[in-house]
Order: sequence, then C-alpha cells, then structure tokens
Amino acid sequence: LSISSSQCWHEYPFSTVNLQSSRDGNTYNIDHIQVTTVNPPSYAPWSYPPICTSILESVGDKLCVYTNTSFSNNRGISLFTTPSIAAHVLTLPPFQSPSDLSDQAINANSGAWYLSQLPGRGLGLLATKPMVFKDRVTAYTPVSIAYLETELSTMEREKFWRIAVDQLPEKSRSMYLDLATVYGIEQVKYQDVVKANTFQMEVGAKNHLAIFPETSRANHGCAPNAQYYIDPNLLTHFVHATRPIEKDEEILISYTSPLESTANRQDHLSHGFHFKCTCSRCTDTSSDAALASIQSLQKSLNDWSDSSSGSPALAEELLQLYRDEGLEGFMDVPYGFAALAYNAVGDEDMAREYAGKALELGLMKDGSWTISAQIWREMLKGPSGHWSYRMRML
Ligand SMILES: C[S@@+](CC[C@H](N)C(=O)[O-])C[C@H]1O[C@@H](n2cnc3c(N)ncnc32)[C@H](O)[C@@H]1O
Repeated sequence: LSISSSQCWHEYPFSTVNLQSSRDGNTYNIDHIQVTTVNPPSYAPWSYPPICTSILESVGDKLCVYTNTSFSNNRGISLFTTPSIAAHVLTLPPFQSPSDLSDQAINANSGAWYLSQLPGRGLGLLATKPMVFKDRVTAYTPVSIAYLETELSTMEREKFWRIAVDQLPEKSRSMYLDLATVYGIEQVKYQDVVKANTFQMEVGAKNHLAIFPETSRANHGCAPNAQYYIDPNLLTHFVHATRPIEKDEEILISYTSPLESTANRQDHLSHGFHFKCTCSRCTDTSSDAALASIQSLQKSLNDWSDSSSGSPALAEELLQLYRDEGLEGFMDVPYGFAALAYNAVGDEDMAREYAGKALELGLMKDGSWTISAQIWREMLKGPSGHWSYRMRML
C-alpha cells in the first residue's frame, strides 16, 4: 500500500498497514483488515474516537480528548475540552486554512535560538545571533490544550491527559514528555509537566492550559529581554525581543508580573515553579524602591484635577524608570501615559508618537485583544479629538 505524503492518512487508522499495535499496549494481528475504508469515520477530522468524562457539574458538560495528528504538517494537537469548544476550534483558521500557519512561519524554527544547559536552571534558550526590538524569537501552536477544571480527581485527570498526549505524533509526544517537571512524580507525570510549563490560554471563552514545548524552554527573568502573547484565533504563542539581545545571551520571559513587589514575585515563583529567583531585580532592594516611584508617578499622571502635577516631564521620567528596570516589554502603560501627557499640553506630534508606541507594545504583550488598542488607534488618527487634548492648558 502506498500512501501519498499529502494524504491525511492518520485520520483513517484502519486503512493503512502501518497499524501494528494499539495504544493499550497489546499487539493485534491486522492481516485480515481489509484496506478498503474510504469514508471518513464519524469523528473526523479527529484522528481517534473522542474519549469523554461524564458530565462535570462545574463545566456543565463532559470533557473529551480530541486529537488531530495531521495538524500543522503532522505536529499534531490534542484537546481535552467540551464538545462545543472542540467544534469551535475546528472553525479557527489553523483548521480551516492551514496555510495561515505556514505562511507566517508558525511552527518553523526561527533560527533565533538554541538550547543550552545552564548552571542552576536546567535548559534555557540562547540567542544564535544579535537581535533587536520586535525580532521574532518563537511562534508555535500548542501540542496540548486542557480545560482548566478542578472537579476531576488528580488520578482521573492524569488518565485523560495521558491519553491526549499519547495520541500525539511521536515527535510531539516525546517533546512533551522530555519537558521539565516540578515534583518528579511518575504517577502524575503529565500534570507535573503542565505545572512546570503551562501557559493559560482562552479557547471558546474558557481558560485552558496549553503546552508549547519549544517555547517552554525559556527561563524566567524579572527584567526579561523578550515578551510573549497568545493569539487565540491562530492558536499561536509568539515571543519577540523587547530590547537588543546579544549573540549567546539568554532569552528570558517573565513568568509573573515584573511590576509586583520582589516578595510577591518570589512567592509566585517558589509556589508555582519551585525555584528561587536570583536575578538582580530579586536580590537588589532598589527594585522595590523603583516600583514605588513608578506607582507614584503613574498616580500623578492619572490625576486630571486642576492641582495635578502630571506633565510630559513626569511621563519621560516614568519611561526612563521602566527602561532602567529592564521592563521594556511592559511599556505599553507608560507610553500611554506619555501620549496623554503630551496631548494634554497640545503637543499632537508627541502624542501621536507615544500613542503609536503604546499600541505597538500592547500588541506585543496582549495581541490584538489588547483592550486599549482602540484608544491609541483613535489618538493616532487625530489627537485633538481625544478628551485629553489641551486638558492641562485650561
Ligand atoms: C518552563 S521551565 C523552563 C525550562 C527549564 N529550565 C528546562 O530545563 O526545561 C520552568 C522551570 O525552569 C526552571 N527555571 C526557570 N527560570 C528559572 C530561573 N530564573 N532560575 C532558576 N530556575 C529557573 C525552574 O525549575 C522552573 O520550574
């Protein structure tokens, strides 16, 4: 039997002689199977019959494992979600028009990074070449997405997640199983991987836990040189450089808000990921003082009363504080304050410039769903139409 490479043959498992053993570990003799099946199974385009829980009260539906092994040139994807969310996912561009992924080099090696073992933190991503602001580091779809619920018992959840991952193509399955864990307990290995590597992702307006194995190798930094966002329509996690990165420098993202106090960040990292952050912002107490100054400047800039001290000079001071703290990837907020502060003294050119930067950063941090995008787009069109125009000149 010859199978043309473009055929999605995984979707018809009983039509190929490649079938040698079943997922339950038993080997069946398949010589007698007639290789004549041409009709897609009723569960197509999923590659296996969905396996479901009973109805979960907190979800209001059952959760089922859905796997498509040919997704994105046989990278594959497994979902553990409700039937209606799975149906919604099938309407998204990656399923409707798969070239949307390849056209944007999603799931392709960007050539920007390599893996290296680093003292005290396992593997990490290092830059293969110098990078500048906005250069793409990674762009990947998840290999697994699981509905965030707390109703299943740990062992039940493990059973379903195990099926989801074991049904993936071997390369994706082994990438998942090679990832770092927090506890190192074999019986709950699939959840342990999620604990150490997951990104939350909204799918069908519900929170899900997604695993992007390549991107997961990026370690945490409180002054990260890269920023990420997830595009829920493209099901893609993007990482971009937020300042110049040197060749062989480690590429870091933040696992927690770097605008939280050092104690809160350490708490989050030790509970969530079981490590103690030793970066300079975590060891040097000046970072909490800088955060206090950031808050106080933002308060003044947000004060629109007659006695406000908000001004372009204060906004510039705020921007400099963010840069000094290495928070370039989080500057959508100060750029926004700067746009308003300049507009408030009637400087339309500077208001436009900073509105453009606020929009650019917002898109790099929150994707096109950034809530303030609309404000900055309007200000770019005509600052004088915004309520802040000349507000501090009256
Ligand atoms: C998402 S993984 C990152 C990749 C991981 N280093 C690996 O080898 O696959 C998260 C784990 O990496 C380690 N890690 C990440 N950032 C770290 C840091 N700044 N310092 C120490 N360990 C870190 C922790 O063990 C954490 O649970």
